[in-house]
Amino acid sequence: MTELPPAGTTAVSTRGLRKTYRHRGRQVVAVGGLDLDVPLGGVHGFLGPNGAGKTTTIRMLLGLIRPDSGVVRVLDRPVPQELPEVVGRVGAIVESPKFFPAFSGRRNLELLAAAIGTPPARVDRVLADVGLADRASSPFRTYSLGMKQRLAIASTLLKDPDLVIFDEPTNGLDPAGIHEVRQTMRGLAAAGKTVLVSSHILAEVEQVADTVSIVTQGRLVASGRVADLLAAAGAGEARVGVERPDEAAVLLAARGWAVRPDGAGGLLVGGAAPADITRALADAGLYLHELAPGRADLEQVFLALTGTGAQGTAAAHQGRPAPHGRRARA
Ligand SMILES: Nc1ncnc2c1ncn2[C@@H]1O[C@H](COP(=O)(O)OP(=O)(O)OP(=O)(O)O)[C@@H](O)[C@H]1O
Repeated sequence: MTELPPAGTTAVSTRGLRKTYRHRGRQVVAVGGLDLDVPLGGVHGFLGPNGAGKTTTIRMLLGLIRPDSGVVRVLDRPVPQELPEVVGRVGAIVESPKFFPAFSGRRNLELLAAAIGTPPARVDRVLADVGLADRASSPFRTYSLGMKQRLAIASTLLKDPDLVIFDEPTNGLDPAGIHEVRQTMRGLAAAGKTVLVSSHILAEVEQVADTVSIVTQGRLVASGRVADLLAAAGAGEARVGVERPDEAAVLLAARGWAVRPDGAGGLLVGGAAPADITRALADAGLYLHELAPGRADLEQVFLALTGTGAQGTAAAHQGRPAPHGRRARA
């Protein structure tokens, strides 16, 4: 087991974290020896397909369930041993909190603030932090899903936490709601907080996260700065529209490039510079009508590392090489 990083560098660190469940007489390994490091400050995406163990991990970080084994450190304190010392500095949404539908957003937060002993003056501050100041007096039931989720985020901010943890906060939101929640997360990071956000939609978090950890089957497969992971994955695949695509595919594959159909009559070509594709085809008398340079995304990073799809896309990507063990660290 690798050592924990020095104190004051990570908001969350785990080593060898493990949790198994008994399900219908069978042992299910939900988290299988996870080493996780969430740097202090910024937005950290905790990513992986459904069932990868994200919620189970978050529950262990919050002291809601006990690990079978392993070490958890949150804000430099061992958890669960020193949970009471950290709990006031961590805000989390693991399940949707319940609000009174007929009460305004502000009234709902005032009630929560009173319950946890937070000065009422803080309510307007957190409403402003999540961009709800204008609608604070409207009944909760009139809010859009995105606004409801932002009120949930506001409720976690009442105690002014240093670390906020959101488990799949954009589930069920429309694009506008997703955008609102993303903006809110960026705002929290800009205010100096550490945001840990889990998601099974890698591409969605790519846009908001500074760093990510990608897990599958309870284990870490990649971690580091988003920019570094994307750079390590290369340029991605170029989309090529060409006459006689079957002939073009054979020609391009003979150059050692990864070629597959795009499902719409064109080709996806990996590992080649656009200029080289153009030249190779033109030399053979094949002319392009479309060439879109590829751009790697975190979904492709995941595919390359595991050979499977994060969102059930494995079938569409079969036949691609799966160089195991590549890992970039922040
Ligand atoms: N209480 C439980 N009893 C039995 N098995 C469980 C329990 N909770 C989780 N599991 C199993 O543990 C594994 C990890 O689940 P977990 O919910 O942590 O994953 P996840 O990455 O959060 O997935 P999702 O995005 O679907 O919530 C899954 O196989 C799940 O079925």
